Amino acid sequence: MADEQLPAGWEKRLSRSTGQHYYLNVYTKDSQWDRPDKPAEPETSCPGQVQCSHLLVKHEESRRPSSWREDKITRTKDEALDLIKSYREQIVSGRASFAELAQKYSDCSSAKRGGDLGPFGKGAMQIPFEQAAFALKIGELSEPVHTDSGVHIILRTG
Ligand SMILES: O=C(CCc1ccccc1)N[C@H](Cc1nc2ccccc2[nH]1)C(=O)O
Repeated sequence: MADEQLPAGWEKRLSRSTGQHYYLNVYTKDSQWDRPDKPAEPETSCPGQVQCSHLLVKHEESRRPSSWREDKITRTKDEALDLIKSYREQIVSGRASFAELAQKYSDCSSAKRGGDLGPFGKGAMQIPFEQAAFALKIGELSEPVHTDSGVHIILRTG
């Protein structure tokens, strides 16, 4: 396992205080001394399901251009895409956690749970979202995904 790649989102860091190596998940900000194991394909309690969190930025063409954040959403689709790319960069660089940005900026009611949607199977979500979610490995963060709701980034958590 020593030379194997770390699971998505995990980086090996050096602790300045102890000089020991530790592991940091740049998406969730979780840290641990032990090397994270590659999650075996989940023996899920719900086979055929995945669990994801998402951050949604709506725009003027969204099917419901309103959210808990803004009564009338008027940003353009391009402005929404620029925003979602800036959030993704902050998460991948480790400057912010996924849950922190989803809670602050997602235009979905799941924002109050850090973007968590819970487990879902095929047929539950809009096709582009489902295809992106089921293509992710656990811990992996999607590129921007467009649905009728707006522009999303999706983190697979289970
Ligand atoms: O449909 C919902 C609720 C989604 C949800 C599922 C499970 C737990 C919590 C929320 N909210 C929409 C925005 C929205 N569109 C989506 C499309 C795919 C996945 C999540 C989405 N969220 C809206 O508010 O317009």
